[in-house]
Amino acid sequence: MILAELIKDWPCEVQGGSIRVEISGITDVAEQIQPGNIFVARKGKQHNGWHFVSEAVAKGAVAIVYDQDQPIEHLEVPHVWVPDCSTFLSYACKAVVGDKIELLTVIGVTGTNGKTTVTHFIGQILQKLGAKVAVLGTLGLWINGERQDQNTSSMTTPPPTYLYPIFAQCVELGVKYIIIEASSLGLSQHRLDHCPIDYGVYLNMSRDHYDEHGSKEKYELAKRKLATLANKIIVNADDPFCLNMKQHHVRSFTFGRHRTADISVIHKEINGTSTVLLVQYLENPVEIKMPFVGEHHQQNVLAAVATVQQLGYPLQTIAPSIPYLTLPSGRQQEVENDLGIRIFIDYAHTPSALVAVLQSLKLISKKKLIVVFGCGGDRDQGKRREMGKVADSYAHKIWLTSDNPRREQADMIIAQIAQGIDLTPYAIKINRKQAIESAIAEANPGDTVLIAGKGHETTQIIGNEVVPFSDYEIAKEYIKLLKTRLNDEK
Ligand SMILES: CC(=O)N[C@H]1[C@@H](OP(=O)(O)OP(=O)(O)OC[C@H]2O[C@@H](n3ccc(=O)[nH]c3=O)[C@H](O)[C@@H]2O)O[C@H](CO)[C@@H](O)[C@@H]1O[C@H](C)C(=O)N[C@@H](C)C(=O)N[C@H](CCC(=O)O)C(=O)O
Ligand SMILES: Nc1ncnc2c1ncn2[C@@H]1O[C@H](COP(=O)(O)OP(=O)(O)OP(=O)(O)O)[C@@H](O)[C@H]1O
Ligand SMILES: N[C@H](CCC[C@H](N)C(=O)O)C(=O)O
Repeated sequence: MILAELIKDWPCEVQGGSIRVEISGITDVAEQIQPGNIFVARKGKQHNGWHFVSEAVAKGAVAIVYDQDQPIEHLEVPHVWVPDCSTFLSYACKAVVGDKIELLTVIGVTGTNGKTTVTHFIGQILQKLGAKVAVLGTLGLWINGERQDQNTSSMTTPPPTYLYPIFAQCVELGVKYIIIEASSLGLSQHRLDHCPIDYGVYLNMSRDHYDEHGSKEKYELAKRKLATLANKIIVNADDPFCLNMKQHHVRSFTFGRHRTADISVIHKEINGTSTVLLVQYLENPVEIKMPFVGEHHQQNVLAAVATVQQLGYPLQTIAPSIPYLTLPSGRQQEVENDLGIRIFIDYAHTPSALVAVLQSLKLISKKKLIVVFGCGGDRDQGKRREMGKVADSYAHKIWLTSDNPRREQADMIIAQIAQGIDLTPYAIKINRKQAIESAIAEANPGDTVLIAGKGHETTQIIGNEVVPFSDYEIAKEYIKLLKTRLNDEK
């Protein structure tokens, strides 16, 4: 493709060089420039891309795109002014890969909690139904249940520079469905602006990322954007914000606990560790057996069932795959042991997620419920006290510790969480490994220990340092140690 072709349908002003130059790709990250690429000099919160123009040109950039007032006399390559770099980036990344991506059916899932789980549930069901399917989000790119290591970004919703090459790769591999997580920041930062989303799924809405967006209203506005991008929306009728999204789209479908939803639960029974739901669409009730107990699991399963039903599969066909659903890594993941203590790792890092997982564990917990958690630094501060309150309401003992403090002081974050704790005894151990070990050491047979906030993560971010860290491995190693000690004492 030549530059002229790329920019002919986009508002812009070009100066210098030739617009007939052949282009090989596009990026806004100077160090990723390959010869023949366009560099989009985007101004962000931390850096101004314009400062990396010389680096980009030295690496072989054949054109620069910008949206700021900048001195441009010394640029030897064409420089293209556009009204907004981020939207151009999204438009251009899609244009570079071409129309072939229209072959994919794209499903975008948004919500404060449960995006990863629901995208993977949809993927697992479709795979069981024989379809070739990709899932993209916090846990990276998965094709037919296999993790792909190449071309992935560390973000939940990848920037367009990653997204469209992944779409192209999926088309080449014969993938039919791609299910992607649409994070609020991904939506507000235009990462999905030109994405051909067939179905947008609205799961739930509660507090998160208010500081990063600037306000609750801006967070909600970002989430609303998915409806403007999707051909049809599938909404959780039990959540007022999601239900309200129906007013913003001419094509919608609902799922929920009550008969007013298009797909609804008309009967429910809990059998030990599984739940049997009688689910109805039109006049035909179908029994589905999910291998979990807890309201949030039910919400996630229903969302996945409703989505696959909307793709054209009847409920009767979907039902046999539900008992085989598995939670993604780090979501209520049990650390097996023979100490008589049930230990779970979970990714709850918002107040409503903590409520969900603690309620779910209460249903299976025999004696005391002990929770270990902290909150991430450089993230919404208001959720910290709220999470303290939640732990106070559900747990018998709380261990406050570090999550990913990033550039904040861990003890200050912990103090903010502690403001929400009133009656429940709590202890502070800033070192997360020590906190996990202390909680397990203190637990008695019959107790349940929840280690929340970091789930599948394999690193801890302290200041600018990223160190290896896994809640699961730490718990597993400590259990081994306790076992050896017990054997030695015998
Ligand atoms: C707040 C936020 O989302 N920031 C993202 C954003 O940063 P930014 O716009 O401020 O960019 P910047 O760092 O100032 O850089 C400006 C420009 O200069 C360029 N640059 C910068 C430095 C350099 O050496 N060379 C260079 O070319 C950058 O590539 C960029 O084009 O754009 C950057 C480039 O794409 C992202 O790396 C960065 O994500 C940061 C690291 C991040 O942590 N984001 C998280 C909060 C996030 O988006 N999370 C959501 C999930 C949330 C959820 O699940 O609830 C996600 O979708 O991942
Ligand atoms: N439907 C739900 N309602 C409330 N909480 C939920 C729901 N589903 C999952 N959770 C909680 O949220 C945690 C994170 O789940 P998941 O990773 O699926 O969400 P997410 O929206 O992808 O999160 P993030 O985007 O922040 O990575 C789970 O470990 C669980 O504690
Ligand atoms: N997608 C979320 C993940 C938070 C996970 C938690 N461990 C933290 O670091 O705050 C975010 O980037 O805000």
